[in-house]
Amino acid sequence: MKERLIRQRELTARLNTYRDEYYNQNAPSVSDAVYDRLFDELTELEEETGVVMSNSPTQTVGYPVVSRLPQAKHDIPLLSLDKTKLISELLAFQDGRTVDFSLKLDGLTTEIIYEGGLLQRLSTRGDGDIGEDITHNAEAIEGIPVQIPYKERLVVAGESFIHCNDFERLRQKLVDSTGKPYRNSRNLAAGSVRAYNSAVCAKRCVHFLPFAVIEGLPEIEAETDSKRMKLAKLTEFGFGRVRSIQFATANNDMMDLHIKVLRDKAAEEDLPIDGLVMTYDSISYSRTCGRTGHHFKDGLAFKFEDELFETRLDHIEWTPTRSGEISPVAVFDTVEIDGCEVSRATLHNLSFIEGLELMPGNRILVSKRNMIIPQVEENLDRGDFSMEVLVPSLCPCCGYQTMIHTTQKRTDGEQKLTKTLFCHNPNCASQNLRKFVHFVGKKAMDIDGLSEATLEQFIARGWLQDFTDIYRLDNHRDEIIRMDGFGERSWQRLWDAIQKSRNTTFERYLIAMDIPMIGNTASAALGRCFDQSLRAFEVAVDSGYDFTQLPDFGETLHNNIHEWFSVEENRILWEELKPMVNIEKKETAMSVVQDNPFVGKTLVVTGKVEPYTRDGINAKIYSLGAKAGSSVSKNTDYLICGENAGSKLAKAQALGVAVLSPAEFFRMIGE
Ligand SMILES: NC(=O)c1ccc[n+]([C@@H]2O[C@H](COP(=O)([O-])OP(=O)(O)OC[C@H]3O[C@@H](n4cnc5c(N)ncnc54)[C@H](O)[C@@H]3O)[C@@H](O)[C@H]2O)c1
Ligand SMILES: [Zn+2]
Repeated sequence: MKERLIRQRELTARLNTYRDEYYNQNAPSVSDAVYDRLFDELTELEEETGVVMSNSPTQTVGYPVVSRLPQAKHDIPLLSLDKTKLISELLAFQDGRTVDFSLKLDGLTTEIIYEGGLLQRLSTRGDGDIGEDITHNAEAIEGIPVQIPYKERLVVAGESFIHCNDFERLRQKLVDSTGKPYRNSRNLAAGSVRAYNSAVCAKRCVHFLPFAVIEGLPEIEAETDSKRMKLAKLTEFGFGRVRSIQFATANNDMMDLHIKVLRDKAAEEDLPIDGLVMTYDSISYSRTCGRTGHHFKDGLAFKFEDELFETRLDHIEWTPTRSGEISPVAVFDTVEIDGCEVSRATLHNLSFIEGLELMPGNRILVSKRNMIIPQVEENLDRGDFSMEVLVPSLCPCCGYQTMIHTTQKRTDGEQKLTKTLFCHNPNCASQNLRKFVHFVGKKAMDIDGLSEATLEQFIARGWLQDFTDIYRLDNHRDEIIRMDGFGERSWQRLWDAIQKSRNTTFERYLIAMDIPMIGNTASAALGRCFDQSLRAFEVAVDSGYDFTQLPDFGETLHNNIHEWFSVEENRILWEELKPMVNIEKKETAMSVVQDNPFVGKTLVVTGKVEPYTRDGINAKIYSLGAKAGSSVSKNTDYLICGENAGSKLAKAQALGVAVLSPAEFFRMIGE
């Protein structure tokens, strides 16, 4: 209990700081997704402990205003909206009633008061009760009539925002209060409508669209009891309209469709949105719904899952890997995601690129899945795709003819074809260099001082044909000492490191051989099975040992080992290198790796995570110093979601638990 209260206090303080940065300074230091996650955590804690602090952000909206602008008190408070990310919750909210489902514009809540047909006051929401008077900017914001044909008191609430295109253009030349480019159009809109000088505001292309009539138009209310009809009436006064769809029945599929239609509309009209809003159309029913300190209960915001960032694909980089596969990487105009500048993302393989119809120059949407790995999610300019134009016919490294391989994979009983690009030149310089980089790497022979750049130079001079040449580099000692950036001392250091690497382990030796899929885990299992003896392992291979009898060793791994040893070149390397090294025997007890992001965390696995069995992957999790849980709860830190995932995925999403694909998980532990 005490711990939870401490966390609660900490969250309250943190969220309030973020709110101040966001609402008063227009310069948030964390992303909305991060803010929302912490907000949800606090809400849950408050429910559990039954304790709510007076300054809790769940009880109030916005943040007390601190500005030189005059204050503006709202007779009827302007509140926020309850939020969900789940369609099921939208359906539960709708529950057979007529609702309006509209774009949630990402800008600043703005209230306008008219009396006698004239605009009296324009103000911001502030903390819901007291906002800032920004009447001086009324004429600098597009879409706000200053005179209307309606003579009674009218109070309209709506959003002041900046179109995406305008924002892109403006952000090139403007910086926020911390001196950095604006993160999103909301922050710029907020800064602009609160500018002291209306000439400044006028240059920012701010637009206003109404989403609610707070006071006035009682005759329409009496006649139709409809929020939508009231909003429609505003168009006769010169206001624009937020896109919305009205319906009274819905199911999952229909909701999917509505969401898609609205999102497409927003994209088409270049509107910045951060979700959609569902609200009961009936005014009388809405009144019975009540409110909290934070929101009225007649509406619900649907926030989109992942934050997506629009950018432009500049080109695709093709890099041969040590296996000969040429892996594509998207290089795009830099976007800032959660404080990181991102300009590259893997495109996996040709099928992935084909699926997105990616061509250089296309506008793309990029996300950081689970805040970790950048991912190209969508192409906004499909239609001009051409595999022939896009894919290099010659290896960018060696000029050898490339080849496209098609492999079949079964998922959910469906055959999936995956196309990958290959360079089959065994002497491809890039592949060769990468093999050396792998060989000297930390997990393999661990030779300090042989950086990629150094290796490249040694290879270019012909000193390194195969790995064993590393242990003969002293033949070139004099030349190396004379090289730029080298000298007696650095040569000695390098040579010492090379000598040191001769004392190695069974696992390192095996990893250095680069047998496909043999990394930390598999080599450790083999080490245990063959008592750290290279000789014993080799004898087993020669006698056709069935490796599938080892825990977590499948058909593929078994074949990889036998295939590797059947290649003469590999066999020669294995034999030549063996006498050059000394294999240390080591304890066979499972060692816990301390240096990974999962230490102390709880991980749950669902679906199939190749090549592991469930027990195997759980053992792996324990070996990381983490805990393997069996079901998803709010104590779960990560869900590793393999193929054929079940209900755990939905549960994790509902609880906001970070979800990792097996590939992401392995990458994070460096496999
Ligand atoms: N990054 C940060 O540090 C930070 C800090 C504070 C808040 N935030 C963000 O702001 C959110 C909270 O802000 P909020 O309280 O303004 O809530 P909100 O922006 O999530 O939703 C409520 C607002 O949506 C707007 N809206 C737009 N279109 C609408 C429509 N069609 N109908 C009704 N309302 C519509 C209204 O102005 C309303 O006030 C958080 O969820 C978070 O995403 C971020
Ligand atoms: Zn090549």
